[in-house]
Amino acid sequence: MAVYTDVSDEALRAFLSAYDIGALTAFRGIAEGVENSNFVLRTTGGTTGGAAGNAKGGVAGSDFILTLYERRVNPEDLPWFLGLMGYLSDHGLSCPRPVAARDGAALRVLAGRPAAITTFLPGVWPRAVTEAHCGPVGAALARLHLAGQGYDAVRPNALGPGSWPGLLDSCRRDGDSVQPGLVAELDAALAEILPAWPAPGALPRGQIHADLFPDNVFFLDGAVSGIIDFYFACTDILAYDVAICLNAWCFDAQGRFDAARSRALIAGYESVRPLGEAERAALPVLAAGAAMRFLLTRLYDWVNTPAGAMVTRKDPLDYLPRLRFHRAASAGALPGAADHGF
Ligand SMILES: Nc1ncnc2c1ncn2[C@@H]1O[C@H](COP(=O)(O)OP(=O)(O)O)[C@@H](O)[C@H]1O
Ligand SMILES: N[C@@H](CCOP(=O)(O)O)C(=O)O
Repeated sequence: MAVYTDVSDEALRAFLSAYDIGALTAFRGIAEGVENSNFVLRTTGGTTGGAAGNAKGGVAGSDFILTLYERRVNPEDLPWFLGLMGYLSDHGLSCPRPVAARDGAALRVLAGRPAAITTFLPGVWPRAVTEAHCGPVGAALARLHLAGQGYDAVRPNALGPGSWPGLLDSCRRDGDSVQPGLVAELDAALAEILPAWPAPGALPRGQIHADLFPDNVFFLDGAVSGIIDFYFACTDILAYDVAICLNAWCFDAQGRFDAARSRALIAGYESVRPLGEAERAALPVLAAGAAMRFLLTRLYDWVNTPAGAMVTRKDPLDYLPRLRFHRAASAGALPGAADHGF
């Protein structure tokens, strides 16, 4: 469920009158997604200052995405996110491009929420990940990292290691209701991960996506056709983004690590941006931290979301086998680790 805010016909008409994207011919809510309310708009097309891609040149029939920003997105961060998407799109990455209205502003207000229109990307996200997806996704991530190099504005990672103890504290009372002993296990894992975290400046940094899960990557004919959902993007360690991807793409539904997928993902990444020795050496701890980050935000939502709230909760325990795997790898306790690709 990801239409949290209803948009009346009247409010939509008034909102769209600020744009030059043609007349509305279709409008529907999108059920997928977790954070924001998303709608597909189809218009007769048109020209608009600052718009790009399919909005240019009066093309008949253009699709757009209308997003109303909800819950975890801080409105103050929106200019940074939209700026990054515009920059990456200008630098060759297939990602949603913010569409400016006639007055030049892409970030507006609709139904009492911050709102923006972006270009629609073709393709479908993979429901069943295979090894064949992992090379292209690794290469796309590396292209994102390179394309982001000239975007100078810094956005610290609000969900980085500094936030994890506080997140765990806010789950301390109810965390064990999800699984007995979970809080103690996370305490022990944090006590290992935090002191081993790479020191500031030790590894290359830049703009990272920070949520490149399969539902945020579209494929068409076996190739990546687009990357969406930049609302966790931030300035952080590039190899940490690789670690997030390893967790999201290279474990099966039972939480078992798939070494072939991992090798393909790393090889795809390195076909565009080779990892340095220090980055490669840090991957096990970065991946343990990445598992901790998603386990904690999911656990937080699980124990702090009132029953009946319009929020899609994801299972925190999906991330426990990943965390255990990487802790064992960091401790050098995994046979065949050299075969994993990192
Ligand atoms: N630019 C886009 N082009 C095509 N579809 C999109 C685009 N942006 C979002 N979508 C659709 O909306 C869904 C939810 O988007 P997402 O950004 O993941 O939402 P949320 O931020 O709420 O998690 C996607 O799975 C996709 O179907
Ligand atoms: N990818 C996160 C949840 C964020 O959801 P998204 O729909 O914005 O990608 C998780 O799996 O915990």
